Amino acid sequence: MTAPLTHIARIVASHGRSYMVELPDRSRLNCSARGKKSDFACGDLVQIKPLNAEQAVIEKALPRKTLLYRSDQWRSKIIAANVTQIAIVVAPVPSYLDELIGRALIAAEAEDIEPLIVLNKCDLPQAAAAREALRYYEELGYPLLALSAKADVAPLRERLQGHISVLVGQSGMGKSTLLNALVPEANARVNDISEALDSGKHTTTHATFYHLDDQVEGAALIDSPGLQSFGLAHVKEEQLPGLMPDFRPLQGQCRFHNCRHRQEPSCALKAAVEAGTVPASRLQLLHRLQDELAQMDTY
Ligand SMILES: Nc1nc2c(ncn2[C@@H]2O[C@H](COP(=O)(O)OP(=O)(O)OP(=O)(O)O)[C@@H](O)[C@H]2O)c(=O)[nH]1
Ligand SMILES: [Zn+2]
Repeated sequence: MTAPLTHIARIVASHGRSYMVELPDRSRLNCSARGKKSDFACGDLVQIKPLNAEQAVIEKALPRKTLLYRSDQWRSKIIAANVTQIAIVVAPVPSYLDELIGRALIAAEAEDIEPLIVLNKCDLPQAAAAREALRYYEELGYPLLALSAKADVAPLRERLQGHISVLVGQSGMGKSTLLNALVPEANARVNDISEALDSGKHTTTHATFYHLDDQVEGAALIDSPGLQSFGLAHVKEEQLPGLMPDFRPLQGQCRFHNCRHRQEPSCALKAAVEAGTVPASRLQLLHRLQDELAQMDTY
């Protein structure tokens, strides 16, 4: 008896427990996961066993480079696999939440994904002030790209080369405008895929993988409404300062090795804030994330 044929394919769309995969020749198959398991994500490379010309079963995922979780952390739902770049989209109007940039940067550091801060709507007069406010992140070494999605997305397109990227950002920052300019068929494709995978049912999580290599070498994008921001379920509290470049050099310099950087005497992080070298908002972000991670442990 010959062994059943298996293939390696990429998950290019996920809707709940239904998946669409793409073979190296870019032909596509609908897939389900074996049994009750559904711990696969858009972007995963998977081993599949075809059942017929249109359908296959996912046997297992190959090792992942990176993994992003949705933002309601304790459910730990995975959304995107093998992402190599996170483009954090902000705009001067409506005003963005600085905390979301901080969170996204920490998530990127935790997964070893390259972050890129994209300041959109630079055609607006308020852009200069936003740019100034973002200087702190640039000084920490994070790249910033200023553009106007309405005028020209070419500067972002160039930065996608060789990456599987995701765009994250609050509502109103211009993510859809950017995505539609980068992938003109995106709207139509989402509807087609929803029909194929979902037969009209309402689903809460879906994600889609778009090739952009007809425009930029080796570029792809994953889009999902669950990726407005994402969770840090897999990070340990003690790791947090090491994921913040302004606090990283201060690790191990507090008097107590288990310092939580709050009321403890001789805390190096608090001293940096008091000296004005690190903004108080960065320590507040660290405290909030510590609290969230501690709360998750009790679930
Ligand atoms: N002036 C200006 N407006 C822009 C630009 N890009 C997007 N907008 C506008 O900003 C608003 C929000 O853009 P969207 O692309 O819908 O934003 P989004 O981030 O996808 O937001 P949601 O759809 O709510 O998730 C729209 O009115 C866009 O026309 C830009 O470069 N300049
Ligand atoms: Zn401390």
